Amino acid sequence: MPLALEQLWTGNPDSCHSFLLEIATRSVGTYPVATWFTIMLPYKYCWFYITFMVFLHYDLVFAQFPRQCTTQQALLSGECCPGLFPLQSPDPNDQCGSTLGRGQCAPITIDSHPHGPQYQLDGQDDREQWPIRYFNRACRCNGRFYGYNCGSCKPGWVGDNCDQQSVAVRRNILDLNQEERRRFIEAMDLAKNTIHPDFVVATRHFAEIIDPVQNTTNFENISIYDFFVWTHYYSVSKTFLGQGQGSAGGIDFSHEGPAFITWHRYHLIQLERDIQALLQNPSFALPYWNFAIGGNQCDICTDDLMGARSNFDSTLLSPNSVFSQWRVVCENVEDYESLGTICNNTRGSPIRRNPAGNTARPMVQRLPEPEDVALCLEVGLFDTPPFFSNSSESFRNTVEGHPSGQYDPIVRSLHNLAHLFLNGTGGQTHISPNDPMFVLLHTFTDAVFDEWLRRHNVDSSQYPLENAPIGHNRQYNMVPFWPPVTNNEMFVSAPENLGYAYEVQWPSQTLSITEMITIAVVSALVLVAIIFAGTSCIVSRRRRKNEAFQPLLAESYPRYAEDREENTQAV
Ligand SMILES: O=C(O)c1cc2cc(O)c(O)cc2[nH]1
Ligand SMILES: [Cu+2]
Repeated sequence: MPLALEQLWTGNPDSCHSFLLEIATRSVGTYPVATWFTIMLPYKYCWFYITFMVFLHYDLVFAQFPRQCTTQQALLSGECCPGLFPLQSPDPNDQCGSTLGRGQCAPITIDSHPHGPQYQLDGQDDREQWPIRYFNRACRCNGRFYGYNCGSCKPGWVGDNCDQQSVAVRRNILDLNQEERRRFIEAMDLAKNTIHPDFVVATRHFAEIIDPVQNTTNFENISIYDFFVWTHYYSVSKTFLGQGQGSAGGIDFSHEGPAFITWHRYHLIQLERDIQALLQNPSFALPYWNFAIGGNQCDICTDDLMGARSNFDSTLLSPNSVFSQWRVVCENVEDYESLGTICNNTRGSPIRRNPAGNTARPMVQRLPEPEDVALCLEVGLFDTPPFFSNSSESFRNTVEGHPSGQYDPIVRSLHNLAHLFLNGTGGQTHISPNDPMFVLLHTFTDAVFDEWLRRHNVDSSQYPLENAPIGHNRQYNMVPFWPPVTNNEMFVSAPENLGYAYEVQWPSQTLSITEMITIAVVSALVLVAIIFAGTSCIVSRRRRKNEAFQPLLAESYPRYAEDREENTQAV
């Protein structure tokens, strides 16, 4: 249990040392010696050391959590178990809807399997073993109840008792009529400009997260859509090594590994559910963009959809599109990586988009082809060692954007190629979701995964249990989602388990070699049988015909033979 930080603020000398003890045990491999040494110092030096340590590096970056869990009380206790009082429960002490039988506060389980060799800084990044560095107790909901306080329903279920099924249908955005297009764009713009009702984001490092002077905590409200952008940024951000030491890569909780599929799946579900709640419409569904159309034209970059190209600046959106008024968050990546600051709700530049405009890189001036999807759907294994961007014969690596077979670091296809084709905000990993095209690009990528699941009928054993890059193991709680949700929970068929389905026509399934051989053999056998049957039919008919004039009759009836002879001569 993370030590209660409250004791520090009460100035209790023992607590400062035990706090450092807590840090020492948590900071495996970071500052154990220095921390242990300082524990021996008189209390009055303790604060200096904590500040010094945090200033030095200790990456205690807070993430995003339910508003009720960002009070001093919650932060101090390590427990995030909000209740349903007063809206859904009459009991002010309710936790997780326990008074209504919806759930209970319980310890969080974390993945303990080894991760791959890509990340070598164990102990330095607080996203490790997510979310145990911040909270080790959260709501565990019963049955079909769901959410950070068990106040909502599992995806696919609605109603006060979560006993009514609801499946949202994700359609090709080009199939939406004008009114449906208008409503979708209006919903996205409303999400961009409505404060998230439940979640806030941290704006300071650990040492300053509680402002003792103002007696407040440093978290900020953020809009529903900007929260969607922020979670993607947080999952790809590098490990801050401390002032003057910059940041280290080799860590990405949502790309270049099996979690690419499951992480982005939950990312979309979270946005779709947030907009369903915003509109009070459980059947609202995110549409998709089939980007596997080849050529160099963005067929949905029109003003009645995702925005045409501006006539004034070919890298900006037309002023006729509402998306031209959107402003980007999380774009100060140099600051984040050098100063150790973190993205907040501050908005900056307009969306930049210049489809097929990257003349320096001809390969990304064309969209993926339909057969790229057809071939991708035929790859037999979900992922293959080393479960990274150089995995071959891996469905996940193929759909993510590295063609199956021999890895070539400069070749891009499918999802990655679609990002780079946008050639602007949508092609930079830390800010790409700022361009709403990101949503449609990823719903299509998710649709391909759902079709692959259906065709290959796999179970979770195909998802790697260990040795995937950090954050990508089967049982890992995906960073930074809350309530904790594992990759494994997203490795299921969407219509039956997650409350949405795709309306899509897939390229006809090309037959496998064995299937073709089988069909050829069977058809040859059928042909032989037909010929044989035909021949024997002809033969037997001839035989019957001949038998009708056989000597047998003549023998038994000699008169008959004479008549026949006479008749023949007469003709
Ligand atoms: O260069 C790539 O392959 C590339 C860029 C990019 C941006 C993005 O937001 C992604 O999610 C993936 C990606 N890949
Ligand atoms: Cu992406």
